[in-house]
Amino acid sequence: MKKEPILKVKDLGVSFSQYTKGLRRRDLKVITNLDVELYEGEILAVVGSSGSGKSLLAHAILGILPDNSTTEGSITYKNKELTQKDKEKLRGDEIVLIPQSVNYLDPLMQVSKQVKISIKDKTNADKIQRKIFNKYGLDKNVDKYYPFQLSGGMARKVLLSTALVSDTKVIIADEPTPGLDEKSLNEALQNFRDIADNGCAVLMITHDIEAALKIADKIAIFYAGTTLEIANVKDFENGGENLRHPYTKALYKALPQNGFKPIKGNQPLPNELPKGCLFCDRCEEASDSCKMIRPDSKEVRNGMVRCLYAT
Ligand SMILES: Nc1ncnc2c1ncn2[C@@H]1O[C@H](COP(=O)(O)OP(=O)(O)OP(=O)(O)O)[C@@H](O)[C@H]1O
Ligand code: NI
Repeated sequence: MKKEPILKVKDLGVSFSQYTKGLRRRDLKVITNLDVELYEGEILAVVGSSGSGKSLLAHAILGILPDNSTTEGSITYKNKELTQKDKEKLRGDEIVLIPQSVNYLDPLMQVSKQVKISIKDKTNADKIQRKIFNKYGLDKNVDKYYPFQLSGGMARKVLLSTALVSDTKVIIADEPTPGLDEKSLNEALQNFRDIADNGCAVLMITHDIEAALKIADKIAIFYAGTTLEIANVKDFENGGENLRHPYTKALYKALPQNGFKPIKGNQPLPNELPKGCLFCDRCEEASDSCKMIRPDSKEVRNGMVRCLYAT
């Protein structure tokens, strides 16, 4: 029997209504037909360049998009389509966000307290909080610090600690590792792996494909607000010959160990999307059809891809 996803995002669309000149309003669609699935015990890494829609996906799942946005599609958790109310109930409890910005810390609360709020086992909360701080090299003095007293790296570690001590079903980590030294980075990655191995589903958003390849099970490749491919980590072995989309293959070749070959051109802006495939103007294999037809997602070799020619 096929395993059921714990969380499923299907055909997600996100638009913002904006005022342009004077009082004229326009809708800017920034996410289109975006699909991802999370499974218990698995880490899905979401990679994609700046502006590809990674954070908005996280915010849509948690129900924290701004008021001037509208969404389409569905987000299903444990086989139930979530309403805004459901999302608010699950947030911070069964679904936890590690935000991209450290400004999400409460400026008026000592950091050890902020971590302890997330610990269900209240009798051992002090011990558990100290243990995780120790792991990240935050000494006892730090317990009493307020967020303004932390360096960027320390604030990251506090945010990570908050999520990692919680007894949650789904962790959504939005760029959890920038600014961390090598040792803390590896600790953090290992923690995500341990948490997943204990049955939690983890969605890890990152610019760092190499970090993703170290610990993830699957990689979702975002581009201009949609998912171009969902690959298994092992598809990145053997010269990447099992990868399905020309963009993923190009990303693979851009990795340092594979020759650093850059991809020419830029990701299109939301208001300048091509009619056909979103990657067509940078794709070396694009045909006339690619310029006309936006490819639907299809299942190929146990993964997902949007390309007319993927086999
Ligand atoms: N409140 C908003 N109003 C209008 N457009 C927005 C808003 N928030 C995000 N966008 C646009 O939506 C797109 C996706 O943004 P998002 O923050 O999800 O990107 P990202 O992949 O997380 O990028 P980064 O790697 O820089 O964090 C971008 O083009 C961004 O400019
Ligand atoms: Ni982001």
